[in-house]
Amino acid sequence: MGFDYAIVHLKYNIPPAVLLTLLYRPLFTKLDAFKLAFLVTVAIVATIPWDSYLIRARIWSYPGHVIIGPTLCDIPLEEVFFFFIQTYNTTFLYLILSKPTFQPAFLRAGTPSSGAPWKYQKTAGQLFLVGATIWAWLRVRENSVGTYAGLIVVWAAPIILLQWTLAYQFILGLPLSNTLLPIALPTLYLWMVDTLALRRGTWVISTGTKYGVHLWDGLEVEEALFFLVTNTLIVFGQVAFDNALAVLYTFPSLFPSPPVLPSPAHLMQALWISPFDYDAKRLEGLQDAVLRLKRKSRSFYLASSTFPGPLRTDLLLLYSFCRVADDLVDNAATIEEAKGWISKLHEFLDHVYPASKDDSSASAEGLYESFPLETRSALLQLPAARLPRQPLQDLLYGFEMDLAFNNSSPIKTESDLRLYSERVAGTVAQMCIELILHLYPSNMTPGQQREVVDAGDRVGIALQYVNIARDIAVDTYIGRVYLPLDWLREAGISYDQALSAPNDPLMEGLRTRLLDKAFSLYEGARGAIESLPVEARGPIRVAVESYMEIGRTLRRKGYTVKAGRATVPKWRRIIVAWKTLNKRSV
Ligand SMILES: CC(C)=CCC/C(C)=C/CC/C(C)=C/CC/C(C)=C/[C@@H]1[C@@H](COP(=O)(O)OP(=O)(O)O)[C@]1(C)CC/C=C(\C)CC/C=C(\C)CCC=C(C)C
Repeated sequence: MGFDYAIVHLKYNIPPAVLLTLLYRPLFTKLDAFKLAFLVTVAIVATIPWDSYLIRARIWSYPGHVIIGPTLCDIPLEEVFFFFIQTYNTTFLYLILSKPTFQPAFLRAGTPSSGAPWKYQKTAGQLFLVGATIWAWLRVRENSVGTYAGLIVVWAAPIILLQWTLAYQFILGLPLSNTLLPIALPTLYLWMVDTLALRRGTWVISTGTKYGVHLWDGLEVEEALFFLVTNTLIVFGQVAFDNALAVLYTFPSLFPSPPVLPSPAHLMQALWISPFDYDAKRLEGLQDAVLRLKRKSRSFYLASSTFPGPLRTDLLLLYSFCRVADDLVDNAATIEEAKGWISKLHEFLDHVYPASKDDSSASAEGLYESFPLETRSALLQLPAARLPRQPLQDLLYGFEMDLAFNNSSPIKTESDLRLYSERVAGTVAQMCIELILHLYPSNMTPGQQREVVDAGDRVGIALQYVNIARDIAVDTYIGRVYLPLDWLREAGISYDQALSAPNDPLMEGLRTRLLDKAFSLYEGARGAIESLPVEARGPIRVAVESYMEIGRTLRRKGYTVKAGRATVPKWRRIIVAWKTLNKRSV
């Protein structure tokens, strides 16, 4: 009896598990737990018979003085624990590395003109894996120096073939940070650990059934292959899982109400759907939405990666619609053109929220075609079925207020400013809450729900105040000063002076006043975030905190300015997100 193998775990396998768990803990969802339990179970169940055979066939062995003693099917318990800890570590690394990726945007639809996506690569991969299985089977039958390598490949290649056949789209299409990296990092690490263990004699590989080739001094090629294929199995398993989830949650026409924790049968059903049945327009809408968010809002882009899958999709689509509508109005060459877009957007709302059945049957084609090509996917994919009409309509009224700037301002008093902010941002908060409660129904009473929506409204207003404080100079380029005329008057500044000297120290004083209002509203309302369903709390905290961080940066002065706007450096945004996820708001 000895503790050598247990010490390998204590020194090399448990510390990364603790570190990865601490890092990912605030983002860990029920779905992640389900995925982890599923993969660990499959890994242990699939490996025990194979490993037991290898030990009984004396391909490798464990000297009595390195293991504690108890075995399962002849496998030392330390080894069974190894199957668990390797799956655990690689799974967590994959979860962390894949979090920033919005995976549904990597689905590809088949079309009659382009055919099935990745069809040649899919077949080439299948042929390679079938060839590898045949090669391995022959090595096992030979029962010579190729036996150990053959046993590894004959066991793993058919499973990888199944994973490839089901999830080739994601395996080939996802960024390498989601596929290659989570395989390569733990493989390299375990190669080093294995080298140390073999040198110390913690486990021993018999001669006669191995090639005797070393990848580097002390690392047998079969051992290197073993860790490479097992990590590949774990990562491809997760990729297949995520591919299935992406199909389940992306196409309401195929899966109208997917369960939050899908059964293996559901997952298989999703993976068997032909890419020709995918809704290509929906995918286009999602891809456009991610790009739009990435280009336009770094704060919300970072925050979006903390939301669980289906909610992330809906928020991206809502953002895309709001952004497109705002840009149509802001970028119009004349007031008339901007008014034209607002009235078309009202027409669009009439179409998606018809007063009667007859209205809805009217053809929408002409209406969509009257919008610029690059905006149509955002309109088409607005999750209108999960949103009431009122906040969208109020948002348009807010944009109408923007058009009333004409050598003067429609924002005469602080209550005008509040009304404006409520319309353009309070409405957004209300819609975010609607989407959250739709996906994760809560047991709040209608009264409690109203209180949460009111608090959301105030947080939205606070964010808009920060937005205005950040953009004082930028807004003057388009002839707008959003600070109330009352405030300008009190500070002794005329509207024209504010337009021509936005960085005047007097204006700085008003910026501080606005930021103070923003933080006071925010402090009074942010506690309500803790009443939201648990799945949304952390991510919403990140979304609002990372935007409020812009306000804190403005208060600190000496900030970096890009395109006339104060910006929060990326490292700082990541730290804020991390801290925010870990703490409850007060
Ligand atoms: C994570 C994620 C994808 C969130 C998406 C949130 C979303 C749908 C935002 C829409 C943004 C938008 C383009 C709205 C149009 C009107 C507008 C410009 C509003 C201002 C946003 C700032 O965006 P940006 O800096 O990109 O704008 P400009 O470059 O200046 O044009 C706003 C400041 C409004 C943002 C308001 C919210 C996101 C609401 C936040 C509040 C909650 C989610 C509720 C919190 C809940 C409780 C219970 C307190």
